[in-house]
Amino acid sequence: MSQQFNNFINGKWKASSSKEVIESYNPAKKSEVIGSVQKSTREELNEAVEGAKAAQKKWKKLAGAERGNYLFKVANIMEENLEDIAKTMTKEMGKSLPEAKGETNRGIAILRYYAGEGMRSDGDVIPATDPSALMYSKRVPIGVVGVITPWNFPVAIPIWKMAPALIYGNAVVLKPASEGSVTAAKVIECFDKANFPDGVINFVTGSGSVIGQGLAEHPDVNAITFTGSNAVGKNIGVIAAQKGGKYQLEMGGKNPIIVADDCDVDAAVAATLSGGLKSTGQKCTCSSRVIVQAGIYETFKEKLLEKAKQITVGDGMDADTWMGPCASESQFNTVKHYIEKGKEEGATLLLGGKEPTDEKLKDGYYIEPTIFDDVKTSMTIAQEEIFGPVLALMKVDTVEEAIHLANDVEFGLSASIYTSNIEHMLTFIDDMEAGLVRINAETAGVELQAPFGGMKASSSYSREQGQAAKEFFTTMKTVFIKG
Ligand SMILES: NC(=O)c1ccc[n+]([C@@H]2O[C@H](COP(=O)([O-])OP(=O)(O)OC[C@H]3O[C@@H](n4cnc5c(N)ncnc54)[C@H](O)[C@@H]3O)[C@@H](O)[C@H]2O)c1
Ligand SMILES: O=CCCC(=O)C(=O)O
Repeated sequence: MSQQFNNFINGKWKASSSKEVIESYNPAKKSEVIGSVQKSTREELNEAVEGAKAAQKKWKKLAGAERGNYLFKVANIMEENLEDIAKTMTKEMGKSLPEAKGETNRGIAILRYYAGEGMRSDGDVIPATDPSALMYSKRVPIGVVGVITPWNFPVAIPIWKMAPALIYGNAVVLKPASEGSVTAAKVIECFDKANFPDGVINFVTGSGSVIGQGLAEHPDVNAITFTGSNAVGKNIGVIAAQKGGKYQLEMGGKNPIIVADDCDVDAAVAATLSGGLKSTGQKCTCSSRVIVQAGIYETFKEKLLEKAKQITVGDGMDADTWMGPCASESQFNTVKHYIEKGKEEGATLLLGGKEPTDEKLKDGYYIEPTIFDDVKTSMTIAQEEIFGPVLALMKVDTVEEAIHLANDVEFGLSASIYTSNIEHMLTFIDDMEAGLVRINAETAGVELQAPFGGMKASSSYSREQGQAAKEFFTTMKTVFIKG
């Protein structure tokens, strides 16, 4: 039976005054309702921000280790509920169950990583010009942090924002994407069970234009951390800049994988399929442009096609499914639109490009793994983020040309190269305009203890995760004491 979730405001689960809910459907079985969340109004948003503002004043006074203990507690509770959270994620947004379990485990590891931060240094002693004075820097929280998240990682992304925000002494108001809200509600239930002080964590669901925008505009929200599309992110940046708040935007990608003549072809094929098509191509770090050197092109293409044909498409809950459906009808229509664009603009469709014919899959938003050949950099499918199971093959003569082509997009999130040549590796590391560069590894695969973020239009040049999170979720005081 589908569950209905309320907002979590000031330590209480409360329905919206709108009396309306948003239903979440299973993309593998269109008519199955997974659950519903509140279609909130600004009234609830204001209540959540007000509660967060009051609670933060006490929360920041706790010792870091005490705040850390709350995060350790949530991690343990999430571990007990891992199976249920992961199954909800698979049913709500379609990723396969092993991937959903992996993501939930990642969320737990992130909580533990930041829990430990409560015991670590929060400043430096700096020699003063006056030898009898003590001078030091001290990191302090920003206040109330608005967290706006997408649907593609409904557990890991809210946690990789909330955990550092909380450990450094901020209070949080989370607004998740509607297509991942039921899963996110189950994460918030774990926070609730860990008995955080009322108001420190708040969860308000609803439309982006009402709750998301309202959070960005709110005068008592001191910082906004956003992950999502470029169109929405840019608007949040403008609002935050006008208001004077701190902001962090992590947005789209158009990530290249370069396959050099001198690489291990089988490894490059495996990485292209895993990096490009896992999660149905719906990771910001997914490979979408496959730039292959001429000497290996035909061999690589043949092997790629052979392996891609073996991919099993199906419901993420089935044990033999490798690739699930697109997460929603709108995502499904977007992917189909780009496939038509590719054909219209003259790319050669090598594989897929349509819905599977299998009767069992008729009731879901499935698209076959799709591979285009003869793709030119000017084509729409080589420039715009598709966020679906579509690979664009591009042929080049040299690695230098490959890197030039790889940089010829507005995005710069992640990039990878397959090569055995150290010079190629070093040139790629130096010249590739991307925040995450990976050698002989697929483009996807973010590690929670390392900084993550993009260059160019992929980011506001801020970095998330690892120690980098401290930069965003704190500000600095310089203290000078003269006896
Ligand atoms: N760089 C990264 O770390 C990263 C990670 C995951 C996803 N993404 C990107 O996210 C996108 C897919 O996610 P999506 O479809 O949920 O993105 P989206 O921009 O449509 O939505 C993201 C969030 O913003 C909210 N929102 C919508 N309109 C708003 C408005 N006017 N004001 C404030 N908030 C608003 C949504 O409700 C949602 O919570 C892709 O572009 C993907 O590359 C980036
Ligand atoms: O969707 C963006 C996050 C990607 C990620 O977490 C990964 O590649 O592991």
